[in-house]
Amino acid sequence: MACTLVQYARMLPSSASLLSYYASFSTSMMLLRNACKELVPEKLEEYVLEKLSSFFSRKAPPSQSTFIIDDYWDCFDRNELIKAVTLYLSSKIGPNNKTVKVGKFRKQEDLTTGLVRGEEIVDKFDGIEVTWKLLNENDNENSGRQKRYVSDANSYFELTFEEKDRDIVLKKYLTRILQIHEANKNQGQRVLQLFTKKNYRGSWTSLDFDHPSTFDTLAMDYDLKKAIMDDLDKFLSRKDFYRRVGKAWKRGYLLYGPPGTGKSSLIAAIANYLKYDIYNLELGSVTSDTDLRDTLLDTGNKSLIVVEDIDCNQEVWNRDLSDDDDEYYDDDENDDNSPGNSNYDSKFTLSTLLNCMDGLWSVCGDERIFVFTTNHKELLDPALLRPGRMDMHIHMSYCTTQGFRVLVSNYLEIQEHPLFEEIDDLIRTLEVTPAALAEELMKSELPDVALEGVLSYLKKKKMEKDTKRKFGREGARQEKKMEKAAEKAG
Ligand SMILES: Nc1ncnc2c1ncn2[C@@H]1O[C@H](COP(=O)(O)OP(=O)(O)OP(=O)(O)O)[C@@H](O)[C@H]1O
Ligand SMILES: [Mg+2]
Repeated sequence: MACTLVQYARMLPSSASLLSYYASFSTSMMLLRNACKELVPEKLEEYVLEKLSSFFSRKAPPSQSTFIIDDYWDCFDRNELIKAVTLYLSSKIGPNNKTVKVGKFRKQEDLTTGLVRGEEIVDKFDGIEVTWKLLNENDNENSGRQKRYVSDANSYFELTFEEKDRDIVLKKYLTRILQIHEANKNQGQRVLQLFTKKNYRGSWTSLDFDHPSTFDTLAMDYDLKKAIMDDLDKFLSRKDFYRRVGKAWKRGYLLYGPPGTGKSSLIAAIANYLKYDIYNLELGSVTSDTDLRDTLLDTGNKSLIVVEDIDCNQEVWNRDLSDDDDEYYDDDENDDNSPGNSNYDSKFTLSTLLNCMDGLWSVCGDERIFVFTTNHKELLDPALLRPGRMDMHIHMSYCTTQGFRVLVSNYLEIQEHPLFEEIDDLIRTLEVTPAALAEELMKSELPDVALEGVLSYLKKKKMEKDTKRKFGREGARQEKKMEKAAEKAG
């Protein structure tokens, strides 16, 4: 049934009843407000109001920027910042880090802590806040099977901060971290590293280098020792000079001499003296010219690049030497890569090695010292030996009387002994290595016993030498055989 307008009007409440509804509603609200005031404490009310107003007036979060600090740059150049960051963050680990890597390193008294993958550190600097996170390239793949606690070459740091702080982070904060690292190094806290090739990525892997050899413990003639130390000091102080004359800041030393005369000990002494890391380059493991170049470019500044027994690599031989010189070319049919073998598979060229040492490639790095050792200097290609490549040829000779004094002072802590005169006479006439004498001195801590041992060792050597001179090599060999047979017989 259709409703008329008048019927509708009748159904609406009258204005009097509307007024009475409103009056009763506002009375109820006043009562409720009073009740709330009575029941809810004032502080709580303020808190709720504050929260509500901040919720409704909330702004968009500030936009963030991220820096990635990875181990490698352009495939072969190592990122020095990563080491600085690792050490810096280890000092920032706090109670918020629930899982922490802990270790104790040689030369350090305290335990060292480290970040594990996925953990965060929030750091404050100059009024800004940054967040560090350690991640891994493979984190998104197989994430269910991540080994969080095992560090590997694919880890990197992610540094997040507000975009407006980018300049402070880049120019001040990261620079400060590098400065702290450098300062720690200079305070002698840095443990030297010995780098060897390679991990599966083809890069260097390192371990702490804690060799006790120093110039004080080296048995060498004083003048030679001083000449080497002076040369090192001069090299260190001439950075500007090298730049002015247009030369890469590098130096090369060739250490040559018989086995056991201290070539490796001298390398350790140089590293300790300069506080340089050692890169032990095994040319035998180099697979190509490119591999050699990348390996050398991957070495850090302030380092010794060492190639021990360089004569074991045919690539550096003097081609003018006669091929049938038995003394040098000792064919080993069973070893394809032995230098004397005609099937020797050459892996790199001498010119690449020379180019990395003083050609165009050599300027990609500063403060580097190349050290080559050999028992056969005469085997090496003259191109390798010329000044500028090998600036100083250091002959490590058999032990001299001066060298013996150094050994005695190190091993027995004495400066004088009645047996010295007799021992000196024998040392002057014999070719004995410091290694052999050091071994004799190790046998007792009592000077009389140790020096008696040295004396009888030298007398025996003298007898061998005299027999050899009298009866030739064969006679000496026979005598040795007889000696051994007598020893066996008791
Ligand atoms: N000049 C030296 N001064 C002090 N110790 C020495 C010296 N030469 C050798 N020694 C002792 O002999 C050991 C072996 O010496 P080192 O390895 O330095 O000889 P090397 O010349 O490198 O021998 P190789 O040619 O076989 O590599 C050293 O650990 C050290 O104890
Ligand atoms: Mg050696």
